[in-house]
Amino acid sequence: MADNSNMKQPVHVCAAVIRHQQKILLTLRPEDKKLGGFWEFPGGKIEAGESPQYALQRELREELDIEVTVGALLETVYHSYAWGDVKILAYLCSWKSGVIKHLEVSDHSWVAPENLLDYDILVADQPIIRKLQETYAN
Ligand SMILES: Nc1nc2c([nH]c(=O)n2[C@@H]2O[C@H](COP(=O)(O)OP(=O)(O)OP(=O)(O)O)[C@@H](O)[C@H]2O)c(=O)[nH]1
Repeated sequence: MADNSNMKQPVHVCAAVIRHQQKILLTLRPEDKKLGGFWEFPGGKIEAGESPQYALQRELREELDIEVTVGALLETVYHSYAWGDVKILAYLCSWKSGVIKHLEVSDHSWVAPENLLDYDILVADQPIIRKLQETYAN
């Protein structure tokens, strides 16, 4: 039998692409977190037994105190960081209710698709940004 003992599952991550008035929400990772100081799409690790949609709604409540409706899957990204692999599921979401609070983020910004590359966004998110620019840029 093949020895798969050195093959580790990627960390499963959900990310929300929230569009509001033609802009997309980015959040800033706190300095004390892994890859702190980079911008990202809000979200986080999917916990055992959670659907990606449920995990996204939980993460957005925990990080920003907002409620979202989770729509279609926009992009799936596999990326290897020095510390391990991630599989990111990025969903289109709409903002349902709540006012953004910085509960677990350092900052947030609403960004037009054509300006996304002005931000230091986590490298794994490049395919998501390309997809957004193809789909929505003027
Ligand atoms: N939320 C989010 N995570 C991303 C994105 N791109 C990306 O590479 N990641 C990576 O996916 C992982 C998500 O973990 P996280 O640290 O945000 O999740 P979490 O809030 O559940 O973490 P914790 O509770 O363990 O601190 C991080 O390693 C992060 O670097 C993105 O756009 N959004």
